Amino acid sequence: MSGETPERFRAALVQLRCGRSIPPNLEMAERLIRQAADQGAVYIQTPENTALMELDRPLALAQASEEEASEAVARMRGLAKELGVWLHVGSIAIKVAADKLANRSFLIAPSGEIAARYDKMHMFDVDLPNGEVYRESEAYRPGSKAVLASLPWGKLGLSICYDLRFPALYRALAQAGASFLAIPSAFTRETGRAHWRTLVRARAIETGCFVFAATQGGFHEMGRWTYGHSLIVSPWGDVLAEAGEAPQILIADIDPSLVVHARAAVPSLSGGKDFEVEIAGEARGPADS
Ligand SMILES: O=C(O)CNC(=O)[C@H](CS)NC(=O)CCC(=O)C(=O)O
Repeated sequence: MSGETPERFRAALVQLRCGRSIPPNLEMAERLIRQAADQGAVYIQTPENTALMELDRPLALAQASEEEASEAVARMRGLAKELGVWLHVGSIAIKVAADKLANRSFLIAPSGEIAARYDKMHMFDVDLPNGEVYRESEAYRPGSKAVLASLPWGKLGLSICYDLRFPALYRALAQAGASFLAIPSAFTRETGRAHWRTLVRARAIETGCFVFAATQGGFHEMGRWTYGHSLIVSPWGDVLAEAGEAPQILIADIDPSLVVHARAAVPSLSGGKDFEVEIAGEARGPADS
């Protein structure tokens, strides 16, 4: 980064459709990561569950052992070093206790070193209108801290999927210095159709950050639909690139100066206050004014 204004750089998202077996998932990820690097991307992000998409928790626990998970991490570290890119693995399930996983994101530097780790903090425990039920907290242990990492072009706030619905996290990351927000995801098709694009654009607009959100998309072998629609959004809220539902890469050239311009135009990130909410009394009828 020369001088004051950080240089422009090319970012890429890798959209996947992962299944129940780790090796083919990593093959798909590696193929698309190489494609992105061949097209000049120097920051490449993969989605949540890059190594394994599985709802059968015992199987997930068995397969996501430190050994297999660490093989996956080692493979991604080697790839980042070989290609000389910043490789952001959206998440890999890591066994952190006999009966618990962490939904962990890895930011890997071009040296192959792990520059940052982040454990998803908000657990997706929901009952959707279409009957889908998720209880992420049954198998995953939530993280306890927000993480801000350094890229050559500015700071990157880390998050995963369901975290997206908690705006205070992103405001805190932006106020701590983030110019970029990572939201690798595996949004359900049901909620993706209803909320995904609106929420991702909102996080970009309200923080004046670029948002990089690589996703899982399509029908997965364990019988789950995810929404796809990976997104790269500018600090002004413009969608710079949007995927469909199939595995693919998205590419966008990023001008970090747009962060400063967006925040100068609308300084809402530095404004605002804490609120004390007064509960209004019950209306007592027309006599009262
Ligand atoms: O299941 C796994 O293997 C790992 N975890 C996930 O894929 C998680 C929990 S099921 N998915 C989400 O958080 C979707 C959030 C979402 O769709 C929303 O917020 O609307």
